[in-house]
Amino acid sequence: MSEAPALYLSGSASFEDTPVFSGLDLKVAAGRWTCLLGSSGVGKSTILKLFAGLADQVDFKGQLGAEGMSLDGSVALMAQDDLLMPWLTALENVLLGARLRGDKPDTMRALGVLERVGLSEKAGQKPAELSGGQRQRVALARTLMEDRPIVLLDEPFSALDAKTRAQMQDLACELLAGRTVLLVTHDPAEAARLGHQIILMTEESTQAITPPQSDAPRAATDPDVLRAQGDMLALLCAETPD
Ligand SMILES: Nc1ncnc2c1ncn2[C@@H]1O[C@H](COP(=O)(O)OP(=O)(O)OP(=O)(O)O)[C@@H](O)[C@H]1O
Repeated sequence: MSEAPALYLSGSASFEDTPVFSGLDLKVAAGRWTCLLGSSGVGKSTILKLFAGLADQVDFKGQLGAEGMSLDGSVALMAQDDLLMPWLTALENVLLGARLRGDKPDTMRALGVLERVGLSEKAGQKPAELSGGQRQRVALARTLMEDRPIVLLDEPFSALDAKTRAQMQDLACELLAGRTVLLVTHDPAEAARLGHQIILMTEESTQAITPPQSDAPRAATDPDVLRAQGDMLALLCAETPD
């Protein structure tokens, strides 16, 4: 894997004539986990799509890129919708990237990743035969299969039960160590466990939240994690009053 780069995005985006964000200035640290929080509709998924080159309908004015590296071929995106192919098995979905690129599929590695996400026994099942959380784990496995320096995760653990969520957070943290990860989440506890950099996005600006200083993934009961989680929740509630 090439060395993971810092990312930058500054400018404004709109859908046709409807503004999504303007005057945004976002910097994502190299080789670290950056967690992006903010109320619904503020433009978080749009930012990930812009970095992934999948925002054809977005009118973006500004600058975005990776320091010293082209974004082309450097990015793996796990979208909010799991985007699994319904006619393929879990294993075939995990191997989809290789298949689309015309590469030789590494079935043993894919089976290993499926085992790590706890789905060995579901490798031959189609998405319709899986629960929402299991589908999300297949999508995570597919993202982990792509050996990219930049990994964009859009609410990857949202459909998981609490125990599986903690396990998948730990696994992603281990397997994506050293990559530049931009994680969109609505969960302050998740950001406090995983983030080296935490950014709260509002319609007007971005605000950096001081993350706990210990190594990630952090224990959910760590007092610094609980403090950071509380600070974020207070800011998010202040941002979106009833
Ligand atoms: N294809 C589209 N066409 C028109 N408007 C869109 C389209 N996709 C998103 N939008 C609008 O752009 C804005 C930002 O959407 P985006 O999905 O980036 O927000 P978000 O912060 O990720 O929201 P959430 O937390 O609910 O996922 C929203 O107002 C949304 O309605």
